[in-house]
Amino acid sequence: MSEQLRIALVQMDIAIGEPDVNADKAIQLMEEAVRSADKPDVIVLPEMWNTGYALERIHELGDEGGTRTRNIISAFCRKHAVNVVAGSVAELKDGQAFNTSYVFNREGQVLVDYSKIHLFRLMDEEKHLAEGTKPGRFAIEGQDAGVMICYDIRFPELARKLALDGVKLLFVPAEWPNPRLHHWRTLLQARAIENQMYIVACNRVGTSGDTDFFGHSMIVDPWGEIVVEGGEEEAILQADIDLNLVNEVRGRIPVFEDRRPSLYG
Ligand SMILES: NC(=O)CCC(=O)C(=O)O
Repeated sequence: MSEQLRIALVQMDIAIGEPDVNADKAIQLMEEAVRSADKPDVIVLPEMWNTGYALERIHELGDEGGTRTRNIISAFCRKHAVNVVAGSVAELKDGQAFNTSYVFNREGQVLVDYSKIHLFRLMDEEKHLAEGTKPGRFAIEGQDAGVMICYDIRFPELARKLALDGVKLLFVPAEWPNPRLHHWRTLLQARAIENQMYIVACNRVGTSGDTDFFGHSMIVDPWGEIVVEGGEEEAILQADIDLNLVNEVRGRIPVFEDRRPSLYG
């Protein structure tokens, strides 16, 4: 188990409705990340990186059973001995479409699959996608981790549940557009501060129709400080995190010991 992890965020543009183009690009950017002198332990991709929000055609374009994603990413992880939080993809299962995140370890095994629980009506998700039914919790390099997808971060109850279940490191793949940059930054910092855990959030960049995605992928530490933050261009962002800080912050302000759940559920 390692307390120190080097994380790379692949803040990429996504071609709407072009899974082949997007897969090639994701692999190319991940290859770039592992070639760097400071090879990361974990690589993170954004939300719906296979299709973008091509929701009208999602049943035609989605990944049946997640097979393609599993094959491509698993092979990459084995080749480079790296963990990948594979953002999320449009996944088809039992005739329904889901917004699903897969996490892979260095051996290419799937550690968790998590389908987005809260569907975002402003982008018509509820018209085309089915809701996930369970939180996403797993262990990566021996560390308790969780995954929530984009709009999920507006639900502090979900992050709190994961924290109460032991999570110290929360991954957030996203396609979060303008004009809500201040919501994005504030909510990510709030989830980190209130749960005293690391938040690792990867947002896409680029334009899709009349929607602009602003990037600003970031890692926030358990004290609420931003460790790294992207701009609005395609980029690979990298930073080291130290999980010891979670226990240190939880020791300094013992929020979890001071909770009074009998008064508020
Ligand atoms: N893809 C999403 O879930 C977008 C969420 C979002 O933009 C928000 O404001 O919430």
